[in-house]
Amino acid sequence: MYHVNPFLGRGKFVTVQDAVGGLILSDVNMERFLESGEVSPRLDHIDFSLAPGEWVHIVGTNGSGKSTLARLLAGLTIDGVQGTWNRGFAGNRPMPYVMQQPDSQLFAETPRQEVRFALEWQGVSADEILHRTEAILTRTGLLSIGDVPWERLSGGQRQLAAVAAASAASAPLIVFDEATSMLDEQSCTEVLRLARELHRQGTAVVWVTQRLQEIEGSGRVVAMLDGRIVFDGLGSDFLYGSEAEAEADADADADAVAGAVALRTPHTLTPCQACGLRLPYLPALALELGRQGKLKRPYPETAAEWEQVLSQL
Ligand SMILES: Nc1ncnc2c1ncn2[C@@H]1O[C@H](COP(=O)(O)OP(=O)(O)OP(=O)(O)O)[C@@H](O)[C@H]1O
Repeated sequence: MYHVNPFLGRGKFVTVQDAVGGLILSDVNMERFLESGEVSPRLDHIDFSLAPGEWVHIVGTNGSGKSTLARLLAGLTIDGVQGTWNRGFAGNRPMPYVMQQPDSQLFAETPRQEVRFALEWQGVSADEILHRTEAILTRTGLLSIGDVPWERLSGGQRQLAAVAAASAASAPLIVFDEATSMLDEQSCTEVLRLARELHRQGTAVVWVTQRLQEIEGSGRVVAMLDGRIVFDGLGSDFLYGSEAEAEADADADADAVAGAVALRTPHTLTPCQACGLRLPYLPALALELGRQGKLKRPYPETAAEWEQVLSQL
C-alpha cells in the first residue's frame, strides 16, 4: 500500500504494506495551476481498481486526464499527486508504457537491438537473450526487419518494435497511451492484435484511446471528463446506454405512436455522447436501427456480424 505523503515532498510515496491483488487507487487527487492563477483539478478524487489480467479501455476528450491516470497506473512518478493506493499485482517497479510517438521511447537503432536492450535491463542471461529475442521478433512479425534501422521503417513498424520491447519485460501490466493514434489502419490492427495476445497470456492491459471503434461491447470502459471518472462499465452500455434505458426509450416511442403522449420523448444521450465523444459510424448506425426497432441487442461488432444483419434488413 502506498500513500502520498505531502510532507515528504511532491510525488514521494511511502510503502505502508505490500499486497498482491488488485491495483487500487483511492481518492487520488491532483491539481493543475492555470495561467489565470486559478486552480483546477487534473485528477479529481479518483477511485479506480484493476484486477490482475484485466483489460480496460480508458477514453475521454482531450485534457480529461487519461494520460495522467495512465501514468499513475504504470507506476510512473507524477509530481503533486495525492491520495492512497495499493499497487497490488503491478508491484513496486514501473510498468511498460507504450506512448503515442514510438520515437520518444526507442533507445536502440534496430528492432532486434531494442528487444535485446529490453531483455538486458531485465537481467536476462546472454543465452536466454539470444533465444528470447528471436521468439519476440517472430511473435511480433518483426523478424524479417529485425536489423533494419529506424529511418528505413514506417511509424507503424517502429511502434510494433516499441510494443515488442515492452513485452520483453514479461510484466504483469502494460499501459498503452494512445499507442495507435498516429498509425495507419493496418498498423493499428497489428498493435491492437499484439496487445490482445499479451492480454490472452495473462497480462493486464490499460488501453487509452480516442479511437472508440476499438471498444468491445463486452469489455470494460472507463470514461473521464474534467479529471473525473464519469463512467465505468461495459463497452456496450457506454456506446448505447444500458438496456433498461433503451427499453424506456422504446416504451416512450410506443406511447407517442399510440397517441398516449402528445410529444415524442427525446432520446437520452448515451454515456459516450454525454462525455462529449462522438459515436463511431457503425455503433451510431446500430443505435439508430435499434431505436427504429430494426435491430436488437447485442448489436453487431465484427464485419461478419454486420454483413449478416444488413442482409436481413
Ligand atoms: N505536465 C503537466 N503539467 C501541468 N498540467 C498538465 C501536465 N500534463 C497535462 N496537464 C494538464 O492536465 C490535464 C489532463 O491532461 P492529460 O494529458 O492527463 O489528459 P488527456 O485526457 O490524456 O489529454 P489528451 O487526450 O489531450 O492527451 C490537462 O488539462 C492538461 O493540460
